[in-house]
Amino acid sequence: MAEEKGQTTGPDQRAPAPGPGVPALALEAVHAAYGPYRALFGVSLAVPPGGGVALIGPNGAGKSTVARVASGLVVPSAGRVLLDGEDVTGRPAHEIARRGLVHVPEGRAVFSSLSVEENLVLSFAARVGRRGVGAALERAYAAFPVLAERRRQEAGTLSGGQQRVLSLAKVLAVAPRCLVVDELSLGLAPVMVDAVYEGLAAARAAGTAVLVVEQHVERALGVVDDAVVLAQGRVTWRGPADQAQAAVGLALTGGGGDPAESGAEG
Ligand SMILES: Nc1ncnc2c1ncn2[C@@H]1O[C@H](COP(=O)(O)OP(=O)(O)OP(=O)(O)O)[C@@H](O)[C@H]1O
Repeated sequence: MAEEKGQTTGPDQRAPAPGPGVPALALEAVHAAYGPYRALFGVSLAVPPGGGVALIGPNGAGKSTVARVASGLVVPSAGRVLLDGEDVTGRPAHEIARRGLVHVPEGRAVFSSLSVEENLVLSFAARVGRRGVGAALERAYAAFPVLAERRRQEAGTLSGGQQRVLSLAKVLAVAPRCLVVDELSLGLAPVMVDAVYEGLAAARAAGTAVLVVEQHVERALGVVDDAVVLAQGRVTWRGPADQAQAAVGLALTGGGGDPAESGAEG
């Protein structure tokens, strides 16, 4: 049975990077369920150090569940989660975060009564310590000028898109080893979609491994090397991002998987 756990952050306690060929993040034959409802059936994927993988598929395919398994918010019922080759299956989400994996979940992850700058400072202090805060703030404002303009504004009064940018900026300025982003562009104005994808490209350029969960398929494929297609809790295709469009078309119109086996109710 899946177990939901709260995610907190703390000082970065990541281990030194391992040798070449070891993925930054790997899921091996992961099964996961919400009570009696089985959501994932033997899902395997790997994100190389500094690499980018898009996880795509229709509504309810299990994409967010994969993201939650990666970050420790959902504990797999079978299979393993590896960070830099180390088995972290069942470890609490805060420990996984300390090892350098950051999950930006669907929705807005900001403190609405605090200002933009207070949100950033809190997040940076927890990750890089007080002395690193000034430099992290500078990087965040340089990457996302919209936040610099609104640094004193209460986060709760920002538009939805600006809040998404803020939740991304909170993690990107500290160069996580691995970033898992879930539906980053959902409901955003095009200019904000550009801003968050520029942020992701910058993170990759700085060496962060990225797993992008996204229904906005074309944008996601543009920022990664490889794609994994999920349907009804199973991987139905994997390969280079530039070959994924045809496979994605099939998956999004219901190709692959058997609803009866997946436990779907209709
Ligand atoms: N907390 C939960 N409790 C029970 N069932 C859940 C829960 N979260 C997700 N599910 C179910 O698990 C399945 C996979 O959900 P998940 O959110 O991982 O899919 P998804 O591919 O991310 O879809 P979407 O794009 O709609 O978010 C769905 O059938 C969903 O209804």
